[in-house]
Amino acid sequence: MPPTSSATKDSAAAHIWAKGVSVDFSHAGQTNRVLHNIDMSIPRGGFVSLIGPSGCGKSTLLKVLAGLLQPAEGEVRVAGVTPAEAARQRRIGLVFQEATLMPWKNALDNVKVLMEIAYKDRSKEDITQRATEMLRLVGLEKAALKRPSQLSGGMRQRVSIARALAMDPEVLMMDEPFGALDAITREEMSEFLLEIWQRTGKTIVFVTHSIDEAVFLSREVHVMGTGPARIVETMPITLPYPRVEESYSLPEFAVASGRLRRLLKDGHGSKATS
Ligand SMILES: Nc1ncnc2c1ncn2[C@@H]1O[C@H](COP(=O)(O)OP(=O)(O)OP(=O)(O)O)[C@@H](O)[C@H]1O
Repeated sequence: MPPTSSATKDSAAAHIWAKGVSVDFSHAGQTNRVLHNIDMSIPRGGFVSLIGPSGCGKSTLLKVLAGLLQPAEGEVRVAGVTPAEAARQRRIGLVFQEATLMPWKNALDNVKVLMEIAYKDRSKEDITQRATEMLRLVGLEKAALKRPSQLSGGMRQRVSIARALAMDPEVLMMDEPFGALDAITREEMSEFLLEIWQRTGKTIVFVTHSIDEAVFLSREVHVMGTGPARIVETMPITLPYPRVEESYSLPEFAVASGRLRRLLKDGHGSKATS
């Protein structure tokens, strides 16, 4: 479905675009407004994080952008079409906190899973070749024949990222993908994700609780507030590239994380973890 006339001009300039998005959930006869009047615009190749107190609606917003949830009000466009259409056209890749791998399949076969469903016309050799390339991209070519139980948490998440990238989506939507990992693995995964982002040029939307992670990764952070959730500030992150371990010690890092921490604390009941 093409954008409506009001949406056409603004949505054409952005890769992901939302205007006036509100979401209601009904429970026991009561309707609660969870997201209220959210506007956002993410350029092609952007890296945007959503951060905010627990339960404020970050995952709900991601689901709306991914076409998994229909808003009560508002419009969303991904690459000029509705999120549901973008998902149908396989323009959106999803990565969640849990890697959700099939335990009986090895890493290579897990990367192949979505391709085998989607690309009925492609040969087995083609699919295996693409999956092998993706495992190489995430640095796991030597672990191709290992099952999930033989991989670390970080390695499992790399497999799930390879599985998403194998479909060559334009957009990666990631919901706390490193939330279950220890602090050092998490930092390593952040560096790894930035490398992938720079190599592939994907647009990334990343939900996190971690201030440090948001600053390190993003070009822009959308800070969400509660009651009902809205975006209280969109903060550009000017930390220079390449972003590496030493970036955490730069004055720009301290300034950006200090500002984010204040925004989260100022009346929004912060539960950010680092
Ligand atoms: N399917 C649903 N039905 C009813 N309420 C829901 C549903 N999904 C989410 N909610 C409610 O919507 C609000 C936002 O939830 P959401 O998971 O989007 O928040 P979040 O910011 O991602 O939370 P967290 O940081 O803890 O993961 C919460 O109050 C939650 O209980």
